[in-house]
Amino acid sequence: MTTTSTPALDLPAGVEVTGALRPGYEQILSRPALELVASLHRELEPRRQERLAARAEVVARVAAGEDLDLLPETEHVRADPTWRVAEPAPGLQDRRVEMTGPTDRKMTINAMNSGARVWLADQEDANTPLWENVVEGQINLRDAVLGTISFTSPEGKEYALATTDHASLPTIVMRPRGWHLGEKHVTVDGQRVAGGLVDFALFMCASARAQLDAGKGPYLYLPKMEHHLEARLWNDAFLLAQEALGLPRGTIRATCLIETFPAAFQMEEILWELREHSAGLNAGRWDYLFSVIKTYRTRGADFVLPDRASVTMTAPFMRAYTELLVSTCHRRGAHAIGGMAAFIPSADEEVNAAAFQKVTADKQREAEDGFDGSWVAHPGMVPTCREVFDHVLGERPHQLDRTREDVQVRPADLLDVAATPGEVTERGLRANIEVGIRYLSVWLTGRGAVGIHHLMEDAATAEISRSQVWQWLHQGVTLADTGEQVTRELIHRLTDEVLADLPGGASDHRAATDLFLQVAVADEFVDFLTVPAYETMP
Ligand SMILES: CC(=O)SCCNC(=O)CCNC(=O)[C@H](O)C(C)(C)COP(=O)(O)OP(=O)(O)OC[C@H]1O[C@@H](n2cnc3c(N)ncnc32)[C@H](O)[C@@H]1OP(=O)(O)O
Ligand SMILES: O=CC(=O)O
Ligand SMILES: [Mg+2]
Repeated sequence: MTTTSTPALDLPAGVEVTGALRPGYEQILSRPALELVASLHRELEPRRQERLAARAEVVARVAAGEDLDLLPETEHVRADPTWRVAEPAPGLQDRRVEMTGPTDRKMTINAMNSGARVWLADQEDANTPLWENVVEGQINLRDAVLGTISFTSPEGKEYALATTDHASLPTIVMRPRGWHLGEKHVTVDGQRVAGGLVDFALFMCASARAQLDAGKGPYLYLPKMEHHLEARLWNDAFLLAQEALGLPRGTIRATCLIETFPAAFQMEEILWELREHSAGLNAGRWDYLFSVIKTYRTRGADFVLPDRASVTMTAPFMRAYTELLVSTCHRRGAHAIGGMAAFIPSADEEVNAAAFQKVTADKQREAEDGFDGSWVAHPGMVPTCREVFDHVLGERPHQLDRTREDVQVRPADLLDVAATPGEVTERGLRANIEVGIRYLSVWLTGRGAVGIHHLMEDAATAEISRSQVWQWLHQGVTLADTGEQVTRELIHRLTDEVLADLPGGASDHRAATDLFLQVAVADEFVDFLTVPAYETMP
């Protein structure tokens, strides 16, 4: 019989780790990693708190009638045509297909074998930040880079890397948690540490050297930023980590998601702040929609979006956002990466054909607009995305030379939400309730992404669902198909009906339903669904 003992950690002064420890955790929660966590926290936490408070001020100004706009104080950054971001780093030149997904052991191996050029290894939208996911995700990334990763499923299926030749494996780009999330199992001087800084420090200490030895580097996707000074905070984290680990400046590279409404007005500034570490921008469409709703939630009918299913990338305000992103990136020598078409393959051939058609059309539009690559949520979608980008790029690794001088997007175009076609219907309300509850049920078990009705659902898409319900309720929207007004009573009635149709019924979804209703019908808007959800977890 083998015995396993709880490992001991070598803790620096002021650092506490309260999460359960399993064998192997001590290699990730190493002394240098925890020292880096402590330095990052002590150096950056006051500014993180300032930035979080500043987000609320923006929402308050919008509620008072002020619109988002370009910042006058950074006019000099936008007006200077001469600056460029760093040259693309090794492993990040050709990004025509990027797979995204959670970092559990099986999916890590599947992602590495998917044929994508890049794998976004996700600690954000596709992950529940359960302590085990946080630490074991980093073990899996390290083992993937070292080529030692393997897994046997409960059914006995064996998983291993198809090759250890890193040139033909996807480049790993880790997405840490956004600035809003804390990590309750790690404290420094008695304070909870930012979850993103924990993810970053653990990744840097466990995997950066191995990534460099593999001919690539420590690369990140940065989520959910709302201001260019949040990008400066990350840049300062990079400088500190590079210094601490003896890595040359510019070794770390980061692609920033432009996935909040305020950030769309600061694309140039975000590139500028990270310019020596930048690997471009990504159009994170789902969180973007969530942020549009969130930021303008009280501003009346002009900012009420129709049913989630009818808001597509061809809506004028979404076109403005993606066109601006490509032109901004290419003017500064940065990659522009497209977003997630949420369709995932299904066993139903008819559904499948429609899904592949929609994904193809979405990727075609992006490639023709000038994007250098795009995201897929499922290995089965990799060939579709690759074929579309192969057609446009051919042998070229990217299309940075397409500077899109024709694009003229004004702030008013980004704000033109009212021109979105579609209606708010009872079907849409019911769908939002179902997705919100079903997603949260899965999230609470430790899985941050799930397929529902042939669509990938993750934290970003669930945020849209619950914030639409909140906005429709608080704006007293009348449903186009039934003529009923959205009220708390109606939401409760539809919730009961939805639960009655779900396998397991209300009793299997009680915690998720409570959470969903807490964020969907509360008087005050809760900034992030995952914050109260995280507090319910061990
Ligand atoms: C808004 C945004 O931020 S988008 C980015 C964040 N969201 C994501 O990354 C979601 C990524 N996608 C996923 O997690 C998954 O595709 C899901 C949860 C939606 C569906 O997963 P499943 O229910 O396992 O789908 P399905 O049964 O079709 O999977 C078939 C196989 O592909 C694998 N697979 C599916 N998606 C992925 C993925 N993204 N990464 C790695 N492997 C995957 C499954 O593990 C499964 O492997 P197996 O045959 O060895 O068991
Ligand atoms: O992270 C991506 C998004 O669409 O949200
Ligand atoms: Mg997102």
